[in-house]
Amino acid sequence: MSKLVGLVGWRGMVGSVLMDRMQAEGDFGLIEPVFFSTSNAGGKAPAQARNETTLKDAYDVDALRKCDIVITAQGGDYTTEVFPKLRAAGWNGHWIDAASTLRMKDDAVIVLDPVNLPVIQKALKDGGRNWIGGNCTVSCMLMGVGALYKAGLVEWMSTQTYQAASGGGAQHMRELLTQYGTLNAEVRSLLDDPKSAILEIDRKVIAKQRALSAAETANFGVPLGGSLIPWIDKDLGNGMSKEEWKGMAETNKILGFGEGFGKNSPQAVPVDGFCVRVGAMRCHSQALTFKLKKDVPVADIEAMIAADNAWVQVVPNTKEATLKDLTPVAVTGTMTIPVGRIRKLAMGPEYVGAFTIGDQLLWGAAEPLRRMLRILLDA
Ligand SMILES: NC(=O)C1=CN([C@@H]2O[C@H](COP(=O)(O)OP(=O)(O)OC[C@H]3O[C@@H](n4cnc5c(N)ncnc54)[C@H](OP(=O)(O)O)[C@@H]3O)[C@@H](O)[C@H]2O)C=CC1
Ligand SMILES: N[C@@H](CC(=O)OP(=O)(O)O)C(=O)O
Repeated sequence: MSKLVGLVGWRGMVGSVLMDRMQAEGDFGLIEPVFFSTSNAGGKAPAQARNETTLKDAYDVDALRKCDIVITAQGGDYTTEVFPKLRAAGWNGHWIDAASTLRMKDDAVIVLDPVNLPVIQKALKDGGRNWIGGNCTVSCMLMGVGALYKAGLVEWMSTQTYQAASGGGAQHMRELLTQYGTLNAEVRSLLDDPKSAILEIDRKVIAKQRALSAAETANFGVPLGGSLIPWIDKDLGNGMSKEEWKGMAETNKILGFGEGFGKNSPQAVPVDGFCVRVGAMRCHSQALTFKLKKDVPVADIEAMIAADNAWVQVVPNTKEATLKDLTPVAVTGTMTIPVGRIRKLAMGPEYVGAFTIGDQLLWGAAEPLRRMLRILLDA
């Protein structure tokens, strides 16, 4: 009999990408889906529904308890409110979640199976029930360069990120585009005149950016169109943003590195850097600096990365290939994780640079969840 799978958050931005991927991969044919809503219980379930065609109340613990598996992209507040009640009610099913709330709990695994299938399989054998998608930046990075970690080559890594508006949610994407539109409108007549002075255009743009209304910066807090924001997520009070903290914490947890994974596990790898919001739509990009434990030829590094999984693509370190394949515009909406600009750095033969990009709604959010569902269905 098909497993009863409750879907929560399916109509949000992450949820919609998840639904599309589940549809494309035929996942709905393998499950008995039950759709939940926090706002429209009793409404009509989407077309993928079979036997249960009305929406259930996503806060109804008794309805959720009937599910073998719950998969949620509803958000952290929902998880915080509902998950403890569901477990307290004795529910022993599998919880698959896009939100960060439970990620660092001891009984939760951060799922990214092309990178950490052994960690997932061990947890499954040990009775694991909580499967949480990783931070989008970390997941996309590990899909690209996980091979170097698996080979035990990384002494430390520094990341400089260029994160898209979508990481903040749908409203942030709209706000970015609104700002671009406002700025364009401000100087359109000057742009139409090829003889107009560029410094006049520049003066008008900066004046408009500084004068954007509170409504036009309600989500980001400051203009992002034509600017950038070198702070993402909470201020941890020690000079670090929470997004930067996740880089080291989640990378090592995904890989099963560090003392918490037993005496024989590899030591945690230091990961640190700066996370920056830029005016891209939904692809997170990252410039990476590695200190490797030894001098490895670039060709060997490229071969290792290329062989790691079916989605990674090594982009030759030429201007032509970089412009063609290593931009957010090239990657958006695809499952491909390009890794390019791979080269030795001036600091010495163990220092290697690389640049990688991932669609943060696909590998960064939805895809690891649906793949975890398939692992559970196959178990
Ligand atoms: N955005 C991102 O990049 C990432 C997000 N996440 C996690 O996923 C969670 C959900 O994120 P995201 O999908 O961006 O959030 P959304 O705001 O797009 O969706 C969340 C929920 O809002 C409700 N909602 C209210 N109005 C609308 C509307 N007009 N259209 C669609 N849904 C609406 C829906 O719940 P209902 O149907 O019950 O009313 C929906 O499930 C985040 O809180 C985070 O925990 C994880 C990784 C990346
Ligand atoms: N923090 C990410 C998006 C996100 O949802 O991350 P997390 O799942 O770690 O909260 C960004 O803003 O780009």
